[in-house]
Amino acid sequence: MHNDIKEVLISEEEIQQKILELGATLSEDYKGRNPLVICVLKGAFVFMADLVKRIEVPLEIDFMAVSSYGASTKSSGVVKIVKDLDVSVEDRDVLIVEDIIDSGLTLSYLIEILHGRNAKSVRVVTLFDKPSGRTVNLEADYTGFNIPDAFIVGYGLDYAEHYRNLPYIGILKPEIYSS
Ligand SMILES: O=P(O)(O)OC[C@H]1O[C@H](OP(=O)(O)OP(=O)(O)O)[C@H](O)[C@@H]1O
Ligand code: HPA
Ligand SMILES: [Mg+2]
Repeated sequence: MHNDIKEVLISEEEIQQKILELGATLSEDYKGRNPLVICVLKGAFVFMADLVKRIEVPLEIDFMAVSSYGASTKSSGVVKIVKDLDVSVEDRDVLIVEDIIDSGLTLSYLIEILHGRNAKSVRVVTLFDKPSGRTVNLEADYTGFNIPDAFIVGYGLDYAEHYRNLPYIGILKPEIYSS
């Protein structure tokens, strides 16, 4: 285990098992369609890579980068598009892939933008959901794990850009935030 981690909250095996289940559900729900699967960078890149391998329908992928946390554990409340999509979402079945929903600000902003661009449908799959963090009313269509009110890192999620490469979800030692 990484030296900065106090506790492993969700193991690599549990994550991979959950992704198999989500992939099976999505394969069923998107049968006969050709969804555009959008990865919300940077955090969702690890989940995206594992998830699309388990979705057994023809699909296309694209990436969008937004940022609201910067080097903090609290959302700034201002969502900024850092990189936009390469393709049009008009008349497409869009599936947004997120690593975590916390305040809900990032997703509510994205969903609004994609509807404004005339997507046929917009659904959200998130691996982690922290309902206690919500400041806007928003639910994912597909959720992997509900997590308690703690700042988590690993499996794509960062603190000040570190720990994204951990294969599990961990909680940092308190002294890491104060140093
Ligand atoms: O529900 P919210 O409160 O909006 O929080 C969730 C968002 O925050 C994180 O991204 P961040 O802005 O830190 O960018 P990153 O993915 O590059 O780390 C995370 O990856 C989600 O996209
Ligand atoms: O718990 C979290 N960890 C990392 N990034 C985040 N962005 C929102 N919530 C979190
Ligand atoms: Mg972040």
